[in-house]
Amino acid sequence: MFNSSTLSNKRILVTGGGTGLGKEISRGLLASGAEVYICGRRENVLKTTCEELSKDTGGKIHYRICDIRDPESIDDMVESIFTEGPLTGLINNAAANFISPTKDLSPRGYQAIRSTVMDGSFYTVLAVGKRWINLGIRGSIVSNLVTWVWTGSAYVVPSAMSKTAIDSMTKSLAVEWGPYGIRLNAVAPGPFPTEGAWEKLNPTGKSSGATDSSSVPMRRYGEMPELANLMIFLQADGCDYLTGQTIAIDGGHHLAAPSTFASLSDLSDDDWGNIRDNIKASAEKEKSERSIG
Ligand SMILES: CCCCCCCCCCC/C=C/C(=O)SCCNC(=O)CCNC(=O)[C@H](O)C(C)(C)COP(=O)(O)OP(=O)(O)OC[C@H]1O[C@@H](n2cnc3c(N)ncnc32)[C@H](O)[C@@H]1OP(=O)(O)O
Ligand SMILES: NC(=O)C1=CN([C@@H]2O[C@H](COP(=O)(O)OP(=O)(O)OC[C@H]3O[C@@H](n4cnc5c(N)ncnc54)[C@H](OP(=O)(O)O)[C@@H]3O)[C@@H](O)[C@H]2O)C=CC1
Repeated sequence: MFNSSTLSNKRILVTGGGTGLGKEISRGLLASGAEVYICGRRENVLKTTCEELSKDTGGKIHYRICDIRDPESIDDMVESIFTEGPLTGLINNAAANFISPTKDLSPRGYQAIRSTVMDGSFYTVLAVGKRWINLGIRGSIVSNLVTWVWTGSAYVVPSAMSKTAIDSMTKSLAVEWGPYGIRLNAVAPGPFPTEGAWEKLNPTGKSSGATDSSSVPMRRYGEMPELANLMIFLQADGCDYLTGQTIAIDGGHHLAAPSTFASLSDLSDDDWGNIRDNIKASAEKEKSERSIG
């Protein structure tokens, strides 16, 4: 669909690029000629991904350890990248999530999601955008959202709220920063299986009809190159008049089965206890590998 020079001269930061969708998006950007920076909190994960993607694509990829819940950590990262040369693009992809009945969420549980998805995405946009404005440079920002920005979603309320806030930021800043040549768009993927999302959103295997791909009109999950291609398009030159849009890439899922987790209202308290234990085990394993945060 694209060639190895579609993104030549582009320098793009992908937050959360060490795993899952961020890693596969980075693979696509590199194969299209971009230089890529990825960030996250686990140095071993970032280093391994850089080695793998560099070997597979021959592209230039670097990592930074950063906790996007901390605005100072983001500013230090973005400053160190700009010292090597200005970015041309940002993909806001890092996120946190888990399913839980909303009545069982503590303030810290809510904050764990909001501070990553809403605050972290905003701080990153601000750190990059203000440098572009000061330097008089154009740029493209793409946020990885979810179709819940249109439908809402039970049992993942802090995520649905925070992603919706970033949808609003996308529209708002498309107007405010349009005069600087800065574009803001977003994508809203349907189900693309990743270890990170499935461990937090489908920890029992019986938790959601959404895990059954028959609820997707195209009768399958998304494939990574499909999402990567959309990101390449949004980071490439040639369609610069496109801004302020959130584009669904979900095989029609949200039109046919809009309330992803509605069936969870059949679960018992015991089921929820088991789900919480499984999610915590996944989170603890990841936490033990963190270099920051
Ligand atoms: C499979 C279904 C198919 C659906 C198809 C629809 C399409 C899919 C749409 C997907 C959309 C979005 C997906 C994602 O964003 S997936 C990203 C998943 N990846 C991650 O979450 C990685 C980052 N995760 C983390 O950092 C951690 O997991 C965590 C979010 C928990 C944050 O870690 P932190 O170190 O800050 O947190 P603590 O462990 O200290 O906990 C903080 C408080 O949160 C409470 N908590 C934790 N887990 C639960 C739970 N399961 N239920 C309720 N509360 C929970 C914890 O108790 C702490 O609060 P207290 O101190 O008050 O106890
Ligand atoms: N998979 C799917 O079906 C869908 C996913 N999405 C979106 O795609 C994106 C990626 O999800 P996915 O790949 O599935 O999940 P992953 O769990 O694999 O990705 C999350 C990434 O974010 C990073 N991250 C989390 N918190 C922080 C933090 N505080 N600071 C820096 N980095 C952080 C993690 O790295 P580390 O832990 O090392 O910090 C990890 O690399 C998310 O925005 C998600 O909402 C949207 C719709 C569907």
